[in-house]
Amino acid sequence: METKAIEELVEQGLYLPLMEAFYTIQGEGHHTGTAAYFIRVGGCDVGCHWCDVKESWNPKTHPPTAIEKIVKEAHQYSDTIVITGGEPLTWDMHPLTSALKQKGMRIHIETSGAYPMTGVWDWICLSPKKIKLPQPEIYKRADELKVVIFNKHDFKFAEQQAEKLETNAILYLQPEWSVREKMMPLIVDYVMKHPKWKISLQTHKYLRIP
Ligand SMILES: C[S@@+](CC[C@H](N)C(=O)[O-])C[C@H]1O[C@@H](n2cnc3c(N)ncnc32)[C@H](O)[C@@H]1O
Ligand SMILES: Nc1nc2[nH]cc(C(=O)O)c2c(=O)[nH]1
Ligand code: SF4
Ligand SMILES: [Mg+2]
Repeated sequence: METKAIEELVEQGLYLPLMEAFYTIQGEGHHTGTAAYFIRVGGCDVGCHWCDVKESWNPKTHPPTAIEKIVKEAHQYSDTIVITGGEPLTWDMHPLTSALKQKGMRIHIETSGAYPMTGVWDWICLSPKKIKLPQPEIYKRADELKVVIFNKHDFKFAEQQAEKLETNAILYLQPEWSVREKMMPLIVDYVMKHPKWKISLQTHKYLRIP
């Protein structure tokens, strides 16, 4: 197909720049420990300096892939799907999520919420970022709020974000991986003082699985 035609299909969400897809165990947040098939869509311009998948940022480095192909593959592994990235909401998520839904799958998203919500979701994990704040509508939809704690100022940011929620989202603080040793004692102390928060760890990294 011509580049122009593919670009148009990506524009419509019928093709997506696919970085990788893999069957693993959800490592973070509320569904930690649950087997799930991850679809990692390329493209993100939020720019978190500590992002653990910077290779995902440039969509041009990931092959535009037909959603039918993504869905067919996913269906062979699991009925619980996690769509992540990159920032999945960079793209129109309606075509992919409706196709997955038609096969009866449960669909979760990992998102910064920085772009408008598209798609049908069974579980929305909102991980807001200071440098590109979530779009207001996602605070009405989030099932969990997962704030990455890189330094002590991030506790304040976490509280500000929790205040914006219009759902009973479950609240998590997750240590930024490279500073986990330093920040964990502060997070433990914070959660004991403010027990509406729970700790989320990137357990897949401890387990050395994808
Ligand atoms: C790589 S992001 C992709 C999805 C989306 N762009 C987002 O940020 O939510 C997946 C999750 O990993 C978290 N994350 C990314 N880098 C991290 C790091 N170095 N330490 C801890 N969590 C991290 C993000 O906050 C997000 O909750
Ligand atoms: N096992 C596993 N769990 C995850 N939860 C969120 C992830 C992500 O990168 O979005 C992730 C990931 O990359 N691997
Ligand atoms: S929003 Fe997500 S993918 Fe984008 S830079 Fe931040 S952590 Fe990485
Ligand atoms: Mg990850």
